[in-house]
Amino acid sequence: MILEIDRITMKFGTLAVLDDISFGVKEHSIHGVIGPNGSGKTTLFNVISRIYTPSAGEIRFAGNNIIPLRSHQLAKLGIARTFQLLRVFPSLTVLENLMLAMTPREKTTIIDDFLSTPRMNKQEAEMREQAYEVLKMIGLERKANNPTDGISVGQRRMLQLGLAIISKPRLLLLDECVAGLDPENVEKLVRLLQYFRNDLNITVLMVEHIMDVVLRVCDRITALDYGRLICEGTPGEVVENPDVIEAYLGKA
Ligand SMILES: Nc1ncnc2c1ncn2[C@@H]1O[C@H](COP(=O)(O)OP(=O)(O)OP(=O)(O)O)[C@@H](O)[C@H]1O
Repeated sequence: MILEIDRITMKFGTLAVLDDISFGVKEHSIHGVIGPNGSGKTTLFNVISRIYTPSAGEIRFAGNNIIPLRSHQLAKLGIARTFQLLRVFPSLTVLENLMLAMTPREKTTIIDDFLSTPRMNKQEAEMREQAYEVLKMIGLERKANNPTDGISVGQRRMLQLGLAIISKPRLLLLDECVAGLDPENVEKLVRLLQYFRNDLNITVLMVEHIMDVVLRVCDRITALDYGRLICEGTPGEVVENPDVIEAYLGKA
């Protein structure tokens, strides 16, 4: 298991929004967390991405407890996440934003920057090439030189994924990335997530409201209701689970 959620409880005041949750995410899999409104999905995402500190429990990534870490330290370990709002510089181009999200492999100094030395130029060319590869992958090659504020909702979502994987993470955390997409972009997203898993060996944990996408793309699914884990299994097992059916139908 690359990620182990071990007896996580999160209380706001006396209310346990997550109640003793445990499950594991297998390396090179797509794992979904589902649940009706208010079941605790976003809270769980915020605990894993180290925005909230849980009241009890441990989360281990590759065997190491990440609870003592802060959100910004996760990237160095190889954990990337998406944000509900696209965090970019709107007036910069799509390509420039991708290049900004990369960590330069070699250190350059301010003198290199200022004088545009061969070392600086070589590094920039490599970064540009890498950004183009990601643009191809997310289908935005033709938008490379467009200002980011001019691209469509679906394209922004793809860019969000591109920004998250450009640092080559081992684990990608996705927070409700399907909502608001038209059917064509949903298909693109599904193919992209499969590509991440199959070709880039990225493990994906997706917290998602939209059930049919999760059922199609996930290897395993964890279902929450009122902050409790009610079912863990394959998509086939989850759709047939009486507690899951009750949780969804009861609130329909
Ligand atoms: N900061 C907070 N303080 C108090 N209660 C909170 C806080 N954040 C969330 N909650 C409560 O925790 C419960 C779970 O909320 P959460 O947003 O995690 O659910 P969710 O499954 O993501 O719902 P949705 O699908 O609607 O996004 C809700 O009852 C919510 O009101």
